[in-house]
Amino acid sequence: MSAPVLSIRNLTIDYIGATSDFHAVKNVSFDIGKGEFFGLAGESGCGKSTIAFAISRLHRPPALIRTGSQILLDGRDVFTLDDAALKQLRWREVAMVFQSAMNSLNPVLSIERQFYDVLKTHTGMSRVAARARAAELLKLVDIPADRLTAYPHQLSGGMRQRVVIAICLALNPKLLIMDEPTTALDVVVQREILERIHKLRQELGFSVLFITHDLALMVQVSDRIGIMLEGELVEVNDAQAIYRTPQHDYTKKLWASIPRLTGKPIAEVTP
Ligand SMILES: Nc1ncnc2c1ncn2[C@@H]1O[C@H](COP(=O)(O)OP(=O)(O)OP(=O)(O)O)[C@@H](O)[C@H]1O
Repeated sequence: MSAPVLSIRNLTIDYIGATSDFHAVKNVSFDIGKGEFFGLAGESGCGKSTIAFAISRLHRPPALIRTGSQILLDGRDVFTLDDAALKQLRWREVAMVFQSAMNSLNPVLSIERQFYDVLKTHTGMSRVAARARAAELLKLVDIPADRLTAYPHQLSGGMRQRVVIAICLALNPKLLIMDEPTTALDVVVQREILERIHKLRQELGFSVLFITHDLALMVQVSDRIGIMLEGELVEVNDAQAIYRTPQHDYTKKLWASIPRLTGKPIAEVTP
């Protein structure tokens, strides 16, 4: 792998409780290469989102990152950044799309205005230049520029999600984190959006951290996959190896639990 964009070492995160602490992430280490599509899978509550929040330093008490944890983004230590550097980090270096992202658009502002707000705040761009850039970004996600004047409620859920992704790409981030980005959408729209992202990262060169519990979907879009179990990263391998020759018992169990239309679990079906 070329120099990694993201390098996580010994990441340990606890949620501090009144009587005891909950160990959400336990000594996790992995890298994501430039342009790589990396999937993080595992059942609900295994710590995936906690890792995503730590990368953008969005975690808040009671989350506590333990000493010895390190996250390097393009070689810079995320945990030592001051407020100004942190502002740079968010959007410009790392952008995040959440599960409910399509509902994160402001309902009373036009799509154009929402692009303008981000571009003006982070780059001081003029309204005219922002309009041109917004049209270009919408095109990337297959939305015609005439939708710039629309309000969120005038767009379908899939379109709103694509608008959010386009806004996330506005400042050319090095890493796009997608935490269950398409779970609320139907499977066809889900697939279209992921295929678009897959192509875009090849064209634009950003890396992706894709989080989901849908392992079958993940294998189709990821280069490598990490499997998490109760806060630990138990297996990391090429997507095809995770599919064809899973090593860890838990990965095998995950596959065995996925039903197929044929009635056989996915692990018994030749792709
Ligand atoms: N603010 C909090 N206080 C206490 N415990 C928390 C807090 N946030 C998360 N947790 C716990 O930490 C664990 C990891 O949560 P996290 O959201 O990272 O899991 P996840 O793998 O992303 O799950 P999901 O797929 O359901 O989003 C869970 O058991 C959760 O209950």
